[in-house]
Amino acid sequence: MGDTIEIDGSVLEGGGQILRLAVSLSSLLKKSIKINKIRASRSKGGLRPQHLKGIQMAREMCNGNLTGAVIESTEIAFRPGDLKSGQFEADTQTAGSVGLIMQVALPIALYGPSSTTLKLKGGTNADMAPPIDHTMNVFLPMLRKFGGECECSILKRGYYPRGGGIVEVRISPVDTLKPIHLTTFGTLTRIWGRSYVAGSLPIKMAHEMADAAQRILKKVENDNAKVNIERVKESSQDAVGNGSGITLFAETDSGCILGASALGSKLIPSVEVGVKAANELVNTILGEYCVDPHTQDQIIILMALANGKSIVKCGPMTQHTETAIFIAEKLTNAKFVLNEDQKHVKFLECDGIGLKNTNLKKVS
Ligand SMILES: Nc1ncnc2c1ncn2[C@@H]1O[C@H](COP(=O)(O)OP(=O)(O)OP(=O)(O)O)[C@@H](O)[C@H]1O
Repeated sequence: MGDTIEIDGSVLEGGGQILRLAVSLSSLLKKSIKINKIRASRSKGGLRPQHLKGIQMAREMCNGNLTGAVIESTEIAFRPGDLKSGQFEADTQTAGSVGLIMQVALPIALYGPSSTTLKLKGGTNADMAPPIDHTMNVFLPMLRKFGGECECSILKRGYYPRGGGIVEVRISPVDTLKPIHLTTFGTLTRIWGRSYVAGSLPIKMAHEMADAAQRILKKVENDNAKVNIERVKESSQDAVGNGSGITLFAETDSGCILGASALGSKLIPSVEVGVKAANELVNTILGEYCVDPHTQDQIIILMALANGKSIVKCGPMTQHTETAIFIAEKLTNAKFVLNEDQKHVKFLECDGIGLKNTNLKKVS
């Protein structure tokens, strides 16, 4: 299995993403790792429930050995074994994001011997994490472009501070991932979204967020892509606790899928929540970027593993993306290059390692 690779959890973004990426890649490449200074750049450093549950799930999925995994721990060692498929469950027992648990577990499931089901409990729409809607409407369609198949259902939504959301994720194994070429923005074919309130919050807030977003998105709509934002008051069967927010999406005829979102809070007027999300989406659209700033870092692992050269037209690199590239290059032989043409348009390129799923069960 070779020597243990030491990873400094405080580099660049210095957050939970380093841990998730390193543990996924360690499981897939069968390389033992040690991570120290975990989440050193965060005010409450060390492992939080969502990080802990994520790496524990990864350990189970690869019959691995994990030491140092307790809440607030700043150092763990992870020794992977053989990947297995099946059913796995994780419950953060907080509003810790289910989307972030998916970030660590999903790549591992792609390289299992057969299909895997994950049952994840926690926050479905949490701060500083992918809302489940973004994962389903943007990340999973992107994964499909790489040849990965994954279905996700929301059984219940859960918000800060209670959590209690439940999602079920079914992942099919791949043989290898394909590289992607997403270099042309094209023309918008659809702009849609969901503005929601849950618990005791009034539907009026959903209308305020949606109306504010709609006014801004008018700038970019066309005859084929009119803004269509659903306004929802979630019932107590559908959601645990109070929550509000808006998720927005856009699609183009060249296959770009973009998202943006904002969460409501007592401190922010609903109109501002709608404006924030809409401005974020408009920035990506006017920049004609083929991925939004959050998807940018989330596809790095897929580009690194894919079989060949991926090219993606991007906006400014986020620090999360730089961090993801740093970890991917440290643990794999993939090489990332950011090229700029004469008009300063950026293209992120990666020669992926073409990881083959040697565990795949032949279906006769
Ligand atoms: N609004 C959003 N939409 C989609 N993805 C998001 C959104 N906000 C954050 N993300 C994604 O969530 C991940 C957050 O990574 P980060 O390292 O900040 O994680 P974390 O585990 O929450 O750790 P920490 O608490 O240490 O910040 C990144 O992949 C980022 O792109």
